[in-house]
Amino acid sequence: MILIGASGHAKVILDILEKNEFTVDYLLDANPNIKELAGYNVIEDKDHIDDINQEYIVSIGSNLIRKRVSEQRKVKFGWAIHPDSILGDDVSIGQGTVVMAGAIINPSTQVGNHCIINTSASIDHDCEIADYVHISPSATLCGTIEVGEGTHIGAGATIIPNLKIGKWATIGAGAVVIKDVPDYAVVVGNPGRIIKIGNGEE
Ligand SMILES: CC(=O)SCCNC(=O)CCNC(=O)[C@H](O)C(C)(C)COP(=O)(O)OP(=O)(O)OC[C@H]1O[C@@H](n2cnc3c(N)ncnc32)[C@H](O)[C@@H]1OP(=O)(O)O
Repeated sequence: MILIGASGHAKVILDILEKNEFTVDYLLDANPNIKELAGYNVIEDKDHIDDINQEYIVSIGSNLIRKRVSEQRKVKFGWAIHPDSILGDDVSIGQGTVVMAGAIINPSTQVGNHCIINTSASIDHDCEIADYVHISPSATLCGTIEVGEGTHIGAGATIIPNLKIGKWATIGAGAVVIKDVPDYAVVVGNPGRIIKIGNGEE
């Protein structure tokens, strides 16, 4: 396995991969000054030749940059699923997605490619999570919620059932979302209110 991005987020992924007894050969990073992370070699991601015999994970927290980097590579992407996460029956997890410790994903939920389901996040039944979404630590998604591409659900946010959250939206930490959220909206507070319409740049 090779990770792209040598950050704090990568450290958490390395920890999951170690617990699953995967071998990580090295990490790549655009910053030539980073040589090491958590005991692993970091190589400058310049003129890197994609290794078709390896699996990669893009270990970059920004949803937009993770999308850009993953689209540039012609490689196979793997998964990192913490052994202390709980996945219900009929849950599907897309390639490049990481699921942190304590996360719970209940039955019939679909999670797209290159998502982050962070520590102790709870995603209930029949949710549809599109590609490049980040569900932050301790966020709660009730049943039958759709989350569009690239959206970031902040730490500890709660979304009541049957809602549709648009693409490239941001839900602030601790928000309580009680109605649908349009694309690119930034929502904070309880009850959640739109404070601006962003441009998808995090
Ligand atoms: C392992 C990890 O670390 S995973 C990372 C998890 N990260 C998160 O959960 C971060 C989530 N991000 C937030 O909550 C951010 O505050 C955002 C994205 C909602 C807003 O950020 P910005 O666009 O920079 O907004 P800014 O800080 O200028 O605040 C704008 C207004 O919204 C308010 N506001 C911002 N965030 C929140 C929030 N979470 N709840 C309530 N109000 C908020 C501010 O007080 C401010 O109000 P004012 O205009 O009355 O002064």
